Amino acid sequence: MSTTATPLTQLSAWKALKSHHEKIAPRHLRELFAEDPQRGTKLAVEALGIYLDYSKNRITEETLQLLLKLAEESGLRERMEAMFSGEKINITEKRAVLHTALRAPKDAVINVDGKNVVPEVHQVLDRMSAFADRVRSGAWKGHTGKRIRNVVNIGIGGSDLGPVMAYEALRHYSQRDLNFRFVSNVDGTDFAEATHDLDAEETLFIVSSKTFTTLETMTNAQTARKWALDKLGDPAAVAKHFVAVSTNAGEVSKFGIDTANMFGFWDWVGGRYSMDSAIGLSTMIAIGPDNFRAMLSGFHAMDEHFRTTPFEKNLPVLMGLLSIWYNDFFDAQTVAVLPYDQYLKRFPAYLQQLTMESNGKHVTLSGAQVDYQTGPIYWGEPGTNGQHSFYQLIHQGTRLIPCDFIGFEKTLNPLSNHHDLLMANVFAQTEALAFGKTAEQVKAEGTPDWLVPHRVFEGNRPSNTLLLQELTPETLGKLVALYEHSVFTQGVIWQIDSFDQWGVELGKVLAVRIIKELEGNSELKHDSSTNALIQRYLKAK
Ligand SMILES: O=P(O)(O)OC[C@H]1O[C@](O)(CO)[C@@H](O)[C@@H]1O
Repeated sequence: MSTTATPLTQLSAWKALKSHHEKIAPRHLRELFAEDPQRGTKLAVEALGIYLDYSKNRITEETLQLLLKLAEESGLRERMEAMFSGEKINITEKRAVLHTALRAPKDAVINVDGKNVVPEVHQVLDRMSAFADRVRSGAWKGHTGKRIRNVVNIGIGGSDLGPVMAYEALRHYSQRDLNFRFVSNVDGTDFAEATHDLDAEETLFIVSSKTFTTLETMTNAQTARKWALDKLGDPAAVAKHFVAVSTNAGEVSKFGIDTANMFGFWDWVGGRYSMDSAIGLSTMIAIGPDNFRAMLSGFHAMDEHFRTTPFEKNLPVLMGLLSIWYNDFFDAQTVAVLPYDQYLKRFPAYLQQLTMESNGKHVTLSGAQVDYQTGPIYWGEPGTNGQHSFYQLIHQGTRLIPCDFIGFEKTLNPLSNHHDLLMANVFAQTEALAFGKTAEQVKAEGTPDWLVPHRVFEGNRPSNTLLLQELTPETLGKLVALYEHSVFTQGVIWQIDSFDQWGVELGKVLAVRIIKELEGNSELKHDSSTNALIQRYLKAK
């Protein structure tokens, strides 16, 4: 794959956007809406039951055309095809990027190195389904003959955030007589608190690690093994209480888990794109194989939408381009993701890895230093909690923070008028952010002069609103795939490798060195700050 492209800032659409930005920056959303009474429905797209209202963005029709031109000039269409067809677009790791194959239908053909990977994907799904059914029905027994009541997923990063997010998101569909816990942090507190009230005879550990070498996960897995064997006594119990999800059969056997109890995946699945591979085993046990497959069909529907829909109607492309617009032309540093659904409480955390591990890069595919900003910081909390915490800064602070509001037309828990109250807040917030409140309006309310500046809302603060029908497994699949492909769109435009993560390596290497120093008496050869901190810790230990 060629890594030489016209530098981004030399593209004609980029240059045109630079000067166009000067025209748009002083314009207020109040004026843009006043100029076109249809704006609110014109700048909106509906696909797959997802309604994206992007009218409250600081754009005009011309901005949109230029952004779409930028996507064309960046070769987005070709790069998309390269990804979907299994080209090794993760160039620094020489790997294909095929999370889309994880949700492809049985009869699809997707070749990696001349081999169709789809049959293996479905074989693993079938094995997962059979296993999930046995755990759910109680047919899978623990070592002492009791049925499994607790499922503990041990993993970190993509081997944790997807499973936790999906479990929380789809809790409504989960089998309620099973408990699910997630242990990720190497801090012993995480394991201790997750297991303190569990009965080992009824507990199944899923050790989830693509590499099966990750320090945190291996440490927690060893602790889990000891915890289980201390209570169950017999090493043979491991076979009934531990299963593995990994690409590394060798390390799984070394750990003592029979590879018959291993669910595999492949090096062409990135950790942060793995929740619909075997890494989703805990999700499948929670919601059942049929619901899991419905989630996969949601992912697949969005894959097809992304691949086949013209850019101007393409949800991930539009969202990716809008993110570029604020990040690179308005110098916005962050994006707030604000789900108005309690079930999506871990969605922002999930998106942090997806977006920031993917696009937190400072060189292009050819290794040149970029001279523009790449991935913004993603953050957020579910509404309405965020409103009573950080929204003050979004409304009246000095920074521009584009927001994604996510709401549902129907709630899964229709208690009195809760859902109307919740959704009223979505609509109110986006309205307040866009249109604000002028000094005249504030004065007209009888506010004393000295207080007026404090009560003015400038407005002109952009947002997208994503309105979905109902939170189902299928909808969740669509929503996650929407963000996956938006991240891809942005990475293509920035000309970076969105699928490696070298930035997490240095800290890992240094930690291994320091672990030895904390255990032994070796001489400390760090900088004066690190030396002093380690010495202080050693003294107190
Ligand atoms: O699944 P593994 O191999 O344990 O890796 C866990 C996580 O570590 C990383 O490699 C780096 O944080 C992530 O990309 C990955 O999701």
